[in-house]
Amino acid sequence: MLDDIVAYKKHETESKEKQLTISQLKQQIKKARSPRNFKHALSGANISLIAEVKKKSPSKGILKENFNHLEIAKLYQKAGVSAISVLGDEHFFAGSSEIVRSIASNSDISVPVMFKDFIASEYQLYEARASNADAVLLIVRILDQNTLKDLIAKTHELGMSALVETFDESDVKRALEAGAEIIGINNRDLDTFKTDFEKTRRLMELIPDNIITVSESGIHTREDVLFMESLGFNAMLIGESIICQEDIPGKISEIMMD
Ligand SMILES: O=P(O)(O)OC[C@@H](O)[C@@H](O)c1c[nH]c2ccccc12
Repeated sequence: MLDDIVAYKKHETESKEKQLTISQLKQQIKKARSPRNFKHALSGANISLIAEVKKKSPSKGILKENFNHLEIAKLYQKAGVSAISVLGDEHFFAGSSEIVRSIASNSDISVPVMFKDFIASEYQLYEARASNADAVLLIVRILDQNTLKDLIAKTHELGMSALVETFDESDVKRALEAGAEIIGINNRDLDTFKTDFEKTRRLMELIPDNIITVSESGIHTREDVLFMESLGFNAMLIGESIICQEDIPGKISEIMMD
């Protein structure tokens, strides 16, 4: 699955670059709003929620009909989430950089916005910042070590934060070695789509206290949230279990119970 996505993305980025060059993106970035502090937004005393605007997933297909990305983001903001993750990927998740831009530029949204895509080149970082994004997701498994290091450094240079996503021990070691300041542990294996919280517990032990940690995927209930809190996570990234509800603010207050 991941391999297919990465191959597709490489192609897609090459053709995007023909239509809109990096120097044109740099011009757009000059006019972008200044970045909000994503890392700081996740550093509160209680576990934080990054809520994801996700219309479609490769395993489940369309998650909700009549999906209005911006309206959902506004509901998240009102419900008091710490940050919003928006899918920049069109082909697999029915997102886009225009959708990221519409949310990250809207005057009702004041929390940091993360551009969520399968990032493999600098071009996509410029694309994210030109869309007014404040953070990006970098998936260790799809990057070689030098590229990972370069992309983390470039993300910081552009004033954004990088959520560096890991699946196993070797990913966590590589993320630390590459200078990650925020590490995500994906509870779901992107090849098998299985969720494994025990693996998450093991990986969490490898991460030093000065790193901000995010538990990603497959979190559904108040009990799941309490479990992640007991492991010491700073934040959680949740999409499906919130999106699929009729009453989105109700579901958020049920699981966060602040
Ligand atoms: O919708 P969920 O199960 O709450 O998961 C959200 C998020 O963690 C998930 O969309 C995700 C995290 N990392 C990814 C990488 C690729 C695709 C998807 C993801």
